[in-house]
Amino acid sequence: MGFTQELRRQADGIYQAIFDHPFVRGIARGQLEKEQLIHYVKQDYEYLNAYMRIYGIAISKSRTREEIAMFNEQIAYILNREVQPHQIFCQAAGVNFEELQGYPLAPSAHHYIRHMLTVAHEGSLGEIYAVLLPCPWTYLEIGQKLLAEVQPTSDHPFYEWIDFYGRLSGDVTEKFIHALDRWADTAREEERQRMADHFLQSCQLEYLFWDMAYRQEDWPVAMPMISHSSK
Ligand SMILES: Cc1ncc(C[n+]2csc(CCO)c2C)c(N)n1
Repeated sequence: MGFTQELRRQADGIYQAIFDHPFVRGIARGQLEKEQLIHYVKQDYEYLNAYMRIYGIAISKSRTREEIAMFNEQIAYILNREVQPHQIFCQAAGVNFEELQGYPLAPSAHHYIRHMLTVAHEGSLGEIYAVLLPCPWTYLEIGQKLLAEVQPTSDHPFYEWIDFYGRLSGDVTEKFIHALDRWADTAREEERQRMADHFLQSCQLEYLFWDMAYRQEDWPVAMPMISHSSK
């Protein structure tokens, strides 16, 4: 069994919990509270900013032009295309996307972003692939599952969201899987173990991110509205 296939097997319980999470079930049913959608978009806007910064760190650790070009394309993809799923949630919630930008991070989003940033700063390029992969991989499988199960038509409020992830995120997932498997081929055992740990931790944090949005998680003591830099 290949390295990433073995990771997918180990993470299966977490993947299943994500598929069964009430936020994901809410996407399937087309029923989520306005506040839940808004919380998700506020936090995910910041998450995607962090994700692009990690691509920047990955570029600094790249050894080939092909790799630099691939990360560069992914940054452009997030800037130009990945805004569409946010706009779909905003439309369903009846709010303006621009109003949801620049909010402070809730605890679980903070944790996930710091996890990725720590690995990006301290780890190898292989470790960066491992920490990033659950993001496109879980969304691809959510999208594929919902496409098959719901067979949404254009009157479903999240039709385009399901279609976007079910069809479009396959490309980046495949590239990361391939790159991580190649990296694992020549990595020593300690690095393979670190890559597995980062991957599984990111899967757990994917679950927590859905849960954070569903529960509208915030800090136990209200955060004073500090100005935020990433807008
Ligand atoms: C918490 C969270 N996890 C995954 C995604 C989906 N996603 C974000 S970036 C990317 C790949 C782009 O190269 C994908 C598939 C999300 N939006 N938010």
